[in-house]
Amino acid sequence: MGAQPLLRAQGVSLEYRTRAQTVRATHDVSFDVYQGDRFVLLGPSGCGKSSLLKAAGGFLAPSAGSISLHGKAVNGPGPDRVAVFQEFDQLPPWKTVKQNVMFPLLASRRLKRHEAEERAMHWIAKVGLEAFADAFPHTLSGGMKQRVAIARALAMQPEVLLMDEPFAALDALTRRKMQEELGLLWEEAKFTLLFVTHSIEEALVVGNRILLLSPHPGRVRAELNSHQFGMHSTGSPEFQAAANRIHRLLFDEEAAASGPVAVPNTAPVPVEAPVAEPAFTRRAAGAGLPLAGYVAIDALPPAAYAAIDETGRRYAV
Ligand SMILES: Nc1ncnc2c1ncn2[C@@H]1O[C@H](COP(=O)(O)OP(=O)(O)OP(=O)(O)O)[C@@H](O)[C@H]1O
Repeated sequence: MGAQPLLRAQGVSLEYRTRAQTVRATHDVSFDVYQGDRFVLLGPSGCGKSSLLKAAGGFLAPSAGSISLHGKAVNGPGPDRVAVFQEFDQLPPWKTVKQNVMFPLLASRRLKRHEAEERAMHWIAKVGLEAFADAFPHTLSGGMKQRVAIARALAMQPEVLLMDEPFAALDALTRRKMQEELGLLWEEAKFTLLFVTHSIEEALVVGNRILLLSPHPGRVRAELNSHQFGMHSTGSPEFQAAANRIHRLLFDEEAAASGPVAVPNTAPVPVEAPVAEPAFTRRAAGAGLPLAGYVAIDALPPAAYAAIDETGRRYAV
């Protein structure tokens, strides 16, 4: 018998309802994330990648379909799903690096203070910031702040680490370095990652499996294995060929018109292999649910320190 998926999205449609209109973000999206996967959601701006991540985090309820973790429906946020965002302001500025990393461990009552401190220092060292444990976020570079956010997330030992374009606001060199470091951390800790990007190259470098989404509203275009690629392969002809193929699948009108295509989830399939039979069926859209006006940013118990409203504006609480 094959392994059971850790996180499963089945026919997920997501909508935002305002008084004036209903915006459909995704339509009938299905995917399975297995333990230890580095699963990437890739697609053009506005195709609903962040919305899918929010739904996996339990911050946005599907209007149709379902998301489950270990076979149980995701009904809200929880410390088993921790998120890292693109924005550098995700760290409370009044807390030091160490206090930032300790905070969710204490807030979720997972560990006693001295255990939390030990755990925090372990992950701070893993991301190379030992010397900055007592520094405040405003004294750190963008890359360093993202490292703190990653240490804070991994210290929670989540079932799934959710990352929403975590390196998109960094300069190109730092971005590459961070992609490499994330790969090294994964080699060590083998966490399960759900990663959002609109960069084809980043998807190939970071992911072992990639779900391609069509433009707004996002539908599944294809699913590809990309485990054979990494930092080492970025200049290779195979990497370039895979990137070109993904580009065609995402943006070629003719390919898009032929409907969703997929390869089986479990068997490793070379990126250049022919695509197997369609595995995603369209379903009639269900009734929409209103967007919660106010959602916690972090996968922590309610009243965590940051929140976001429908317009994407963030608040400290
Ligand atoms: N809070 C919201 N209220 C209303 N519509 C929203 C809201 N958030 C997102 N949308 C809409 O849902 C669609 C999907 O947005 P989403 O941010 O999930 O896409 P994305 O693929 O992550 O885009 P990007 O790569 O630009 O971040 C877009 O049309 C967007 O305008």
